[in-house]
This record gives sequence, structure tokens and C-alpha cells, in this order.
Amino acid sequence: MKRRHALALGALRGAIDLADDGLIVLLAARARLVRGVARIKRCSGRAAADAAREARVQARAQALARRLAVPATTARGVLDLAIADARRAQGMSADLDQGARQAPVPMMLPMDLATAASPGTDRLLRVLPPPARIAPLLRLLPRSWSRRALEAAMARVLQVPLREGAFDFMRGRRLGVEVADLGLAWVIELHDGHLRTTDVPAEASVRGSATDLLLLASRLEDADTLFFQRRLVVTGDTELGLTARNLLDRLPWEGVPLGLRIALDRGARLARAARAAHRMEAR
Ligand SMILES: O=C(O)C(=O)C[C@]1(C(=O)O)C=C[C@@H](O)C=C1
Repeated sequence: MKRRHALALGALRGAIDLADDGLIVLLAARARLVRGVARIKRCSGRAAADAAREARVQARAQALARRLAVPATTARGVLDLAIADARRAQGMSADLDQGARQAPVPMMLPMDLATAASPGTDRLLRVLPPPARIAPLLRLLPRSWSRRALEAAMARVLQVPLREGAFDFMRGRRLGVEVADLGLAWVIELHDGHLRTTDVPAEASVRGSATDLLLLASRLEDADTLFFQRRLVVTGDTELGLTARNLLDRLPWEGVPLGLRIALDRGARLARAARAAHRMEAR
């Protein structure tokens, strides 16, 4: 085999290993969530089996599989195995057709998880993989996806300040943004009134963790506090870095569309609660 082919094969197989790790991590997370559901059902005197819920789980998986061109039988087979595990863990037969029909258990929404604070909730939050564990999976995605997602997010969130010229100081300058724990970094420049990513090296960079950047974007933490506690760090050209930092503090939050503000707020609260749960576990 040519050296070039051997290298490509090794790299692709390494990436497949990571995808397989992702599958197993997600199965472990699912099993832990099922243990939480089982406890709630036990405490509230509900039957363990829920055929209607199983049918909904399979229907959702089929819809997603269709969108992602995963064969329907593969998606069904994987979910059959996961549900069989969940049933066994709750003392039911793994045979999927033996569950008694009953009313479904109300689902816990992420926002409930983020605001509730019981020890049970903590356990549920800990099953959310920490950013450092998601980072290897993110690295598998084409870089153009994250660039496009960031450009679209900036255009939407910063629509008003961009229109009002708050970013004019960026004209001809390049600012880096690094999400340290996700291993993501972009360089941004102002182009025709829009913020765009570029491959040219940054003159100054703002670095923080995914959770802290989300807390900043959602206004649950202010830039001053984050910089003071060194949870956000500016490197490179001091003047550009400080201007960016001051701008972060003054951004007109009211200009962000309400729906997006709510989504950011919920996401940030969930990320903060999950981080706190992980830290408790690490102690
Ligand atoms: O949602 C529940 O109640 C579960 O116990 C989880 C689960 C599943 O694996 O999705 C497993 C068994 C039930 O019959 C329904 C669904």
C-alpha cells in the first residue's frame, strides 16, 4: 500500500474509533438517564413498562435516520437494543412487546433540569458529557460548518449593534475567539458591514470556556466579572483586545430577538448547572 494511502487509512480509522467511542458514551448516558426515569416511576407508583413511549422513541429515531440517510433497519436495531437494556435494568423482560400499555411519564425538559436543584437532578446533569469530552467529536465535523454557524449566529445576535456601527473599530482588524475546552477557534473580521471568519492570523484573541462564553452571550454573567476572574482572557494586541472587551460589556442586549434571548438563557443555565454538577462529582 502506498504511504499516502496508509496514512489516510490510519487517520480515517482513528476517526471511526472516535465515532464508536461517541456511540458507547451516548449509550452509557442513556442508561444513566433511564435509571433516573426508573426511580421517578418507582417513587410515583407508575408501571415500569410504557409501550406508547417506546413507540415514540422509535418514531423519533426513524425520522432522524431518514434525514441523515441512516438505514431504517439500522436505526431500529440500535434503538431496540438500547430499549431492551433499559427494560432489563428495570426488571422487565427485554422482549419489546410485553410492556403493559399505560399513560406516559411526563418528560423532564432541559430547562427544568437547569433550574431544579435536587440531588437527583444533579445526577441527571452529570450525564451530560462535559465539553472536553465533546471536543474530539466536534473535531470530526468539517471546519466550514462551525464557521458558517458562527457567522450566522453573529449576524443574528449582533444585528442591531452591527447596524449601529458598534463594530466599526474592527475595520481592517482581526479578532480571534477561542472556545478553549471545545478546542474551537476562529478569527473574525468586519467585511461589508458583516462579521466574517478568515484564515488570516488574529491580532488579538478572546479565550474562554464554552460555558463562560455562553453565560456572557446570555448576559447571565457580565464581561467585567469574567475578565476579572480570568475566566475570559485577552491575548495579543492590548488595544484591540480591550476595545473588544469593553464592547462585550456595552452590547445592547435588548436588540437580540426575544426567542433567541430565551434560548440563550436556557442553554446557558443548563450548561452552568451541568458544570456545577460535574465539579461536585470531581470533588
Ligand atoms: O421512558 C421510560 O419510561 C423508560 O423506562 C425508557 C424506555 C426507553 O428505553 O426508551 C424503556 C422502557 C419503557 O417501556 C419506555 C421507554
